[in-house]
Amino acid sequence: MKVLVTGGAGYVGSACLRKLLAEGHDAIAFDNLSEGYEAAVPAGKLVKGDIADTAALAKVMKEHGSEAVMHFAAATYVGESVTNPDHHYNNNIAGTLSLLRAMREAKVNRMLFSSTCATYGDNPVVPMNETAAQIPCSPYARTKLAVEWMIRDFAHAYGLGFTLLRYFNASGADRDGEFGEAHDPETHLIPLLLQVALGQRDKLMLYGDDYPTPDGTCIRDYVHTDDLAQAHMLAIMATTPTTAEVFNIGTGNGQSVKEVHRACEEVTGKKIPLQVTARRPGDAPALVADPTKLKTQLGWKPEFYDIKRTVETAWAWHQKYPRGYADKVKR
Ligand SMILES: O=c1ccn([C@@H]2O[C@H](COP(=O)(O)OP(=O)(O)O[C@H]3O[C@H](CO)[C@H](O)[C@H](O)[C@H]3O)[C@@H](O)[C@H]2O)c(=O)[nH]1
Repeated sequence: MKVLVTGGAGYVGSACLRKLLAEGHDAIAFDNLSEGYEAAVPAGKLVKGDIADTAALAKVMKEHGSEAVMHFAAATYVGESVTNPDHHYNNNIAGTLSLLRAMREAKVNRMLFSSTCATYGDNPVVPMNETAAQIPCSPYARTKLAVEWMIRDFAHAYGLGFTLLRYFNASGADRDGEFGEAHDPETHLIPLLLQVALGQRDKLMLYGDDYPTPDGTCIRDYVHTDDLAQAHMLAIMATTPTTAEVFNIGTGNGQSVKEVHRACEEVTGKKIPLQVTARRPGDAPALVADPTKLKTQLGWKPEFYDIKRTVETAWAWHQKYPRGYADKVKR
């Protein structure tokens, strides 16, 4: 299949792009490199551009002959969305509107969308399936929920097959340690803990230990990028021009921040100092997937259930490339 991957140089987008290529599909990344890395994309597979540029997107899709789009390009930092909602509403909502217009022009009528468990937000049900009420508690999550509706409305009016994929927390790195998580600035829990283990930071600031969870820290479902990529392959093959589907992608196991911290200490063999500080605005207390639908309907078989195995892959990447893609480019 010919697939255009927006945000294909990013953490999850590039993992899915590489998987598409490995499975013989004709995939290209469309990325403005504001957060992605050229070194994450196989040679010759990157088109530099911004999803706000409708004409450029339509041109690329026509020239490529794209049959489907995987849409990853987005602003994703929950904390940043609270302080800079303009950036999130512009990138995520205006950017997706531009993409949908370009798809209509280029007559591309199949789409996967990277949504998020953050749209369930303050819903206290754990684990949650796809019918759980969506109560987003950050501007980031509200933009993702709005885009879900935008896609549904476009599909209804103009004809479009879509699958909405609500990821839980993407984590881990390629098994060979060649590709992994790298944000600038880094805000995500596992890479921050591993940076402390590497001696790049003194300690981890733990955002709140007074949540209504067993140890007081937030619970998340950390799903490995290999398993996310497998879910995308199954979803893209199942998406026809009339599909209207939604799936959670998560392991079904929740880990608290303290449990992830412990796993990182065990895997690295290093002491990782913690300092408890105030809650981070926008954080939901607990988000854990019920992935039954993805498993039964599409046959998804995740390989990573144990947080320590996921952390091991991330640790291999961080040790090999302590400064991420900046180190990789040098080699
Ligand atoms: O320095 C830190 C960083 C994180 N945390 C805590 O660790 C947990 C995980 O935080 P991350 O920043 O790693 O991940 P988020 O859950 O905030 O967000 C991630 O997962 C979301 C879905 O839950 C979205 O998809 C989002 O794009 C993605 O960044 C949270 O409870 C957070 O408060 C800390 O205590 N200290």
